[in-house]
Amino acid sequence: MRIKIVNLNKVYPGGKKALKDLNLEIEPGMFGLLGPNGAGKTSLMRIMTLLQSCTSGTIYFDNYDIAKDRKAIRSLLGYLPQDFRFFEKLKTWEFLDYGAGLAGIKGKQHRAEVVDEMLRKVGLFEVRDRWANRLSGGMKRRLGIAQAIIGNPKVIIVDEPTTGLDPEERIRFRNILSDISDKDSIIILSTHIVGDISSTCKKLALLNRGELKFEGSPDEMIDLARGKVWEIFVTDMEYEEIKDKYPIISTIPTDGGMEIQVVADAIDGYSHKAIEPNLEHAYVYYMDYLLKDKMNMQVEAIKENELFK
Ligand SMILES: Nc1ncnc2c1ncn2[C@@H]1O[C@H](COP(=O)(O)OP(=O)(O)OP(=O)(O)O)[C@@H](O)[C@H]1O
Repeated sequence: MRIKIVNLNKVYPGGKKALKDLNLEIEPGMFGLLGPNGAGKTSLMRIMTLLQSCTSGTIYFDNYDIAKDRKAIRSLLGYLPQDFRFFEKLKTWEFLDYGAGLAGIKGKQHRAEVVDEMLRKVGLFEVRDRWANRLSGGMKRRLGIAQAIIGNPKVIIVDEPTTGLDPEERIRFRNILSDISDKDSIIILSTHIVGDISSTCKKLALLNRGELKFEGSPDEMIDLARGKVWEIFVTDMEYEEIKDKYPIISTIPTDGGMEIQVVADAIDGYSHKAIEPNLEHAYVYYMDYLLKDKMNMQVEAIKENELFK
């Protein structure tokens, strides 16, 4: 399975451009879609899952085109939306049985076996008779992923799955995703939580304001931030000054001051040393760099306007 996004645009009524000429190829494996709030991730997921239309461009799932082959594409897809909700008055197993039916799994006995196997896989077998809407937040999310993956879809799309989960549930959720990833299927994980991607995805794309800003492996993204992440020792007074100068990633109080991590092209003054970046550092560096880029563009636009006065 391969997904090819070609010149994709989404303009909402009222003129908001949520996706701008997006081109992207996604290969089998776990793929991370990273971006801040409003980047366009949900719009892209909803277009991919045929829940909303695009304004122009298209997406291919192998040779199937979202504009023409909707039925075939629907049968390839499993989706866990951001605002996943449960039907009232269904037990955990009933809910999944319903999902299995929608996924085309036929025969009551066979379906019951598939459902039980899936409940075991996501650690919900013990609570199979509990009302689904009474499960804990983490359990609900696991039931959500279970309904998305039942029937072995070739493309699994998961939107912001770990928001609000405690660290243990987050790790559990990631492990479920890693376990189901096989060599031909694609799992797309949309998130603004960098940690979800660094530990699971081979490739990622970074969206910002509807535009693709980076595409590659987590290591390639980290390379961009090499030599741009610094540890600085500052006094309390210096801290006040420095927090307006550089994006701060972490702060640890120490004797007589603070040890802080910042991203910047260079540090002027202070007691500092470069440190090895991780993906979170790279993300902050990249977003800050994009922001500056935008500010420079605004400054240039203002200058141009002044020229025409
Ligand atoms: N139905 C809509 N009508 C108008 N504008 C919309 C609509 N849905 C989304 N938008 C706008 O399109 C942009 C992209 O939104 P989208 O939800 O795709 O981003 P996102 O990356 O998923 O962000 P979040 O993490 O906040 O959900 C935002 O500016 C949003 O306000």
